[in-house]
Amino acid sequence: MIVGLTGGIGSGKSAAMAVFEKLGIGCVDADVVAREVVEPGQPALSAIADHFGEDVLTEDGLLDRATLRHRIFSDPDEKRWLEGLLHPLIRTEMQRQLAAQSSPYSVLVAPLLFENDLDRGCDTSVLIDVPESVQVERVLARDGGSEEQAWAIIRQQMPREEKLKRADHVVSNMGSLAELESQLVALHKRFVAQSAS
Ligand SMILES: CC(C)(COP(=O)(O)OP(=O)(O)OC[C@H]1O[C@@H](n2cnc3c(N)ncnc32)[C@H](O)[C@@H]1O)[C@@H](O)C(=O)NCCC(=O)NCCS
Ligand SMILES: Nc1ncnc2c1ncn2[C@@H]1O[C@H](COP(=O)(O)OP(=O)(O)OP(=O)(O)O)[C@@H](O)[C@H]1O
Repeated sequence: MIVGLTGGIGSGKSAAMAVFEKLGIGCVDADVVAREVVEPGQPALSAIADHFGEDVLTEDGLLDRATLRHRIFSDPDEKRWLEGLLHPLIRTEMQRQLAAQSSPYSVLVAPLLFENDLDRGCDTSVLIDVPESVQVERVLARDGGSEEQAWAIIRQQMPREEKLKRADHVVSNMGSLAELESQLVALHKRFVAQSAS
């Protein structure tokens, strides 16, 4: 059984994943896999450098994530190009990692779960939900950067209302981290029961 966990940038997906991991549930994180497929030596990194130029590499030959972030979120064609390259690689690697899990159910954490129809391959979906203004506040507190860029990224994700309609379970993350945890523990109990039936 696979549970798809999603939410926009800064909604609290990583915080939620930490709760599932503490409960012993195997988790696969799309953002982590997205980093693995562009590690030095991976063909995708050379393809990105060929396409965008050496500016997107650091002196050590790593991907300069801030530069690439700036390029793709200000240019829809460049974003589409990057997604065309990375999404098939990310999907294959996520499937491989999910197949290796042995907990009663596993969790696939993906910011673009609905945008990319990844929920079709899951048994159920959970949305970590906060208003967009809170997403911006938390992203700025965590990463710094500009408020304008945080809004630009949010505008390029599925609108909150659509995600609320599409999710099987909605978990509000407006309260404390302890409140987030207690809602997720309740869901966990349901998932364990479901996976055994
Ligand atoms: C542009 C990159 C290098 C910026 O890296 P950075 O370290 O700043 O951000 P990180 O990867 O941690 O992503 C942070 C958040 O940005 C948002 N985000 C990332 N990529 C996208 C995208 N293509 N569309 C919409 N939102 C996105 C997500 O909410 C994600 O959780 C990176 O996000 C990337 O490689 N994106 C393309 C791959 C992708 O679509 N990843 C999303 C998971 S499948
Ligand atoms: N309930 C909460 N109360 C206060 N701060 C929170 C809460 N939940 C998460 N945060 C903080 O908000 C920030 C964003 O949370 P988190 O990193 O889990 O989001 P995310 O959805 O994984 O983000 P991204 O899409 O950028 O990867 C973090 O700094 C986190 O510590």
